[in-house]
Amino acid sequence: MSRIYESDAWQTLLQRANTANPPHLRELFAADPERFDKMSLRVQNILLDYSKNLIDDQTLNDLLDLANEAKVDDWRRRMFQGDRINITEGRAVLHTALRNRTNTPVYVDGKNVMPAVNNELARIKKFVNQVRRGEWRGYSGKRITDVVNLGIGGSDLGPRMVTQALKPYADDRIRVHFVSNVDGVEIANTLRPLNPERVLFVVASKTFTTSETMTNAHTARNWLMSSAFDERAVAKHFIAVSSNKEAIKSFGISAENSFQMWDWVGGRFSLWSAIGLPIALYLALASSKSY
Ligand SMILES: O=P(O)(O)OC[C@H]1O[C@](O)(CO)[C@@H](O)[C@@H]1O
Repeated sequence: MSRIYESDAWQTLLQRANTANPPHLRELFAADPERFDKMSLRVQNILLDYSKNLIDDQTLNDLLDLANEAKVDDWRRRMFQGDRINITEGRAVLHTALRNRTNTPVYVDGKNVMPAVNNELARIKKFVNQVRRGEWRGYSGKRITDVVNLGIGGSDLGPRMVTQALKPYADDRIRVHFVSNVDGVEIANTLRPLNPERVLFVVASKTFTTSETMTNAHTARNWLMSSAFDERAVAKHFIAVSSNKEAIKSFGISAENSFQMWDWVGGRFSLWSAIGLPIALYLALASSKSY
């Protein structure tokens, strides 16, 4: 595969970037009253406004030439159809399948993945409703009030960011905390004000071997045990989001308390997979009626 920076279109853009003396954004708007209309688009309720970038019509055309030369259309088509376009890992990049609410079949190695995606989403919904309605209870019969997500990097940042951003929509009967730092101060400070009888831990790790996450998960389990004194409590207070079934089992979490991460989604930044579970637990929206 040729390098994008070796393409003609890239070189043209580079030359423009190096020689052009960019005008102030105010001048660009003054010179073209249609600028906002030309450089923005609406998709349903989402507004994409790129008029505030330091670009003009020529730059836009050059960027489109670059997209054509890089065959973006073709790569996008291949991405949607489940080709292994992640060439470094030899994997498909099907975040789109997780958001495919039209249920158009999506094939990976000849198998439609949509039934599995829908099944997992249904399990997530059922579980979240049980917790939010207070049907899922801790080892002593008390309802869950705090969720602690244990994960790092992509198994932490996405849900952490979304819960922070959507705080106004949260139902504060369930608080969500995030612990990713292996420095024990973080988990100690998070757990100190919490009641072990009311805490649900979400261990989010695709591999279930990441040392920071597993260290925190063991700390959390010891903390629970210092109150519950019974290994059976783990089933009431720990769920896993992972693709490593064996490791989940040896930690003591049953298959029914674990949710799947897909091999055909590269990286972990897939909020629409079970990684988004803490978001669903946190937000009031649809499930608020069930109280
Ligand atoms: O989900 P896992 O297996 O615990 O891996 C987490 C690691 O994966 C990444 O999300 C992506 O490589 C890192 O940011 C992070 O350290």
